[in-house]
Amino acid sequence: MTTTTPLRVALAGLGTVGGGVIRLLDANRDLITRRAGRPIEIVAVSARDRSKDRGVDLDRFAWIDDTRALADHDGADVVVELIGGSDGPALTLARATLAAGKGFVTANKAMLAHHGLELAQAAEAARVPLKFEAAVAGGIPVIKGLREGAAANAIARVYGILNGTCNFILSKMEAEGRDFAEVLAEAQALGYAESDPSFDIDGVDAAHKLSILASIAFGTQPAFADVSATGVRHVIAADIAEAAALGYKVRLVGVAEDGPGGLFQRVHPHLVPIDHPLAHVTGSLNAVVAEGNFVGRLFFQGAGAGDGPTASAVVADLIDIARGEYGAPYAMPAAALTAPSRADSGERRGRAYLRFTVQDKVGVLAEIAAAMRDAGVSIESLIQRGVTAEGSAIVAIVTHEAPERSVAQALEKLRGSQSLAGQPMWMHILG
Ligand SMILES: NC(=O)c1ccc[n+]([C@@H]2O[C@H](COP(=O)([O-])OP(=O)(O)OC[C@H]3O[C@@H](n4cnc5c(N)ncnc54)[C@H](O)[C@@H]3O)[C@@H](O)[C@H]2O)c1
Ligand SMILES: N[C@@H](CCO)C(=O)O
Ligand code: NA
Repeated sequence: MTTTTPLRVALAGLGTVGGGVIRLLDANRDLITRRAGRPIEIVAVSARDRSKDRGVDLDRFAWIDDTRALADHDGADVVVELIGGSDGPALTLARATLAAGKGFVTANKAMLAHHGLELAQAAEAARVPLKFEAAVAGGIPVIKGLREGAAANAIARVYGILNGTCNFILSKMEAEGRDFAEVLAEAQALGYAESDPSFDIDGVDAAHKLSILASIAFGTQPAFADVSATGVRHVIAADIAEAAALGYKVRLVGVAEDGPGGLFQRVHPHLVPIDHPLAHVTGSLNAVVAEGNFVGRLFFQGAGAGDGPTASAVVADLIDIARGEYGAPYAMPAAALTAPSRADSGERRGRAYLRFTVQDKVGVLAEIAAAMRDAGVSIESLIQRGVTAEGSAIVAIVTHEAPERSVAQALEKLRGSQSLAGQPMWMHILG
């Protein structure tokens, strides 16, 4: 049944995502009213610069200069925060909104990674919704999928491609042999990148998202500080070419596992076998794989960034709230989430890709092979290629399965070697 009492929304942040939310609510107004059972109406907005042309008519909304005041805006039932930043005005607004007994919707994974537990406790205490579908993997309904759809399962592992900017960069480098910096500028122009793009390229944004996913998948308190994160800054065109020659694609993958040794969370560039579904995720797409003990392998894929897909997730949360369909923000009440212990990655076994830029001189390969042998790491395949004008060459190695501690020992032994030019690259092979 459709009622005429609207869900009244105050919107903070009118950038890529905020603009997308206004456009989506305009374009799909009737459909959303029928689905939600009542209209969803923006009543007030706030952003840094009132005069900026955003291509949408803002005159129909109340303009509030002080973003914090949206929390107490009499006309609003729910606040949507699309400003960004883990602390500062976004966190002030979140705390004030929940304290005022209003629902809160956000796309802000940085804030949730740092303060998600506190905010969930505040929302539960006030019995109001806190929803964040847009914060993880943009438009993909992966929070809903894990929190609701897979709620009956024990999940042992969740992993995926969680940053659209990095995936866009890697797949452009792969398809077009383009330069890193040039492709990053394109991703920024398309609205995919964070305001500080080092969060994207250094793996921090994916780590924020992974910590949220792990919490939902495993019923553990968010533990962002325990995510080890490396980004794509040091991936070079030769890595992508050698990976292809060996039958792999390079992808930035976040992996979380809940095992007897504790909670393991890592974001790192991986070699993904060409026949794995993640190898076919290109551009700004994201994908998440979750392994449930009854459902089996779930694979979610879709647009991970951009105005339309992210707005789709924000408005889906608003529709749930308008319908009165929401529960604890995570997959269980905040008080039931357990405090995880951090697993030791040195104990993990896996295959590794190692790339060395070497001086092309007698004995280099023997030195690398000896370091591997002494650490007990056996070589599966090795390619040496391309002597440059400076006389250096690329040596790319794939190892047999070995403990990560042993691979680290081999690299430690080679540290400072006169035969190597620059730092070796270590990528894990997704198994
Ligand atoms: N862009 C994407 O594809 C995407 C996808 C998923 C999640 N997100 C998240 O959504 C949020 C917004 O991202 P975006 O890409 O739309 O950012 P953006 O930079 O395009 O927009 C940010 C908006 O916040 C406003 N703002 C900044 N500081 C403010 C302040 N102190 N007070 C009031 N307003 C302020 C700006 O004026 C602007 O309107 C971030 O948390 C981001 O991580 C973005
Ligand atoms: N900067 C993020 C936006 C989506 O969260 C990305 O590139 O994935
Ligand atoms: Na999502």
